[in-house]
Amino acid sequence: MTAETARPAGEWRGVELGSRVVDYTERDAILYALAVGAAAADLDLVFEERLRVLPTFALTLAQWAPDALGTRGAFDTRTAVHGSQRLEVLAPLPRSGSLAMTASVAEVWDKGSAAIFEVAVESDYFVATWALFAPGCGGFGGERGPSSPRRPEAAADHRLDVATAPNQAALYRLLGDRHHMHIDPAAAEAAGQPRPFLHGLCALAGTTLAVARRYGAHPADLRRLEGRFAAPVFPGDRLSVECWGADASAVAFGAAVAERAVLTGGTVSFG
Ligand SMILES: C/C=C/C(=O)SCCNC(=O)CCNC(=O)[C@H](O)C(C)(C)COP(=O)(O)OP(=O)(O)OC[C@H]1O[C@@H](n2cnc3c(N)ncnc32)[C@H](O)[C@@H]1OP(=O)(O)O
Repeated sequence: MTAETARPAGEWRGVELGSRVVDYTERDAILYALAVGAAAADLDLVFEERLRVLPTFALTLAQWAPDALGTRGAFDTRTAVHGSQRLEVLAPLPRSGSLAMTASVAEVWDKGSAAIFEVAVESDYFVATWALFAPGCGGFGGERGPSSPRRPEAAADHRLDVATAPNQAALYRLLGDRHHMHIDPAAAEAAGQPRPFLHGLCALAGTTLAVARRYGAHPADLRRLEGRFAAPVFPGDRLSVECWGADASAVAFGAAVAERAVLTGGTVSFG
């Protein structure tokens, strides 16, 4: 055990995770769009002549930041999972280029048996926060932090069906998140799951695409996004998405697979 792994979870609060510049090409942006569920007919997302880059692609480029915290030993990377995500878009991503980012540990919440590490990433184009749910790291005497989001009580305004593909995690991981639990059955089992499960950000981005379509918004006009990964999504699952909201400027959403809630507390705005 290194000195950093011996550190109580609460002491990671405020730790700087450094800065990084990540390069990407139009090809990366197009592959990302396809990996999260864009169709061949979505020419603005998949054809270089008309390309607009999905803002959620930035989260893939920033994956180094939550990974840096795991690599430094804050938690066990075999069992920690992505718990929730927030994204605020500040400017459209260029079709290709270099993204400069800075990251730090914004908060650490003590859930008793687990800790939740919030990693904040800033750039000129977005600010985003990853919440990582780390079993076995709680009980350090910290604050409990936010509780589970509530489902709106009103009937949903729209219901959508979002299919995931059996090979979706295998494709999505090539964009940057190579955690083994998404591809290797033994690693998934070590994380407590019966088989490899889909990246939370892939399910969230695919759902966001479907919500944009239903509300007549362009997915590249995303302004804000938030959601909690309440249960794993397995590649090939079909998500039933419920949406609440009159127009694309403020939509709440949640998603379930059969009776299992998988995305909760979703909010998204386009404009
Ligand atoms: C490196 C990995 C990358 C990935 O992409 S992994 C794939 C995406 N993520 C997932 O598939 C995770 C799916 N979610 C889950 O499997 C479960 O969900 C959890 C294992 C994360 C938690 O489940 P449980 O241990 O049963 O937690 P509880 O007893 O329901 O709640 C304990 C406290 O933790 C808070 N909490 C629960 N889930 C989350 C979450 N997903 N994000 C943030 N906080 C969470 C609750 O509110 C509560 O706290 P309060 O008692 O204070 O309310």
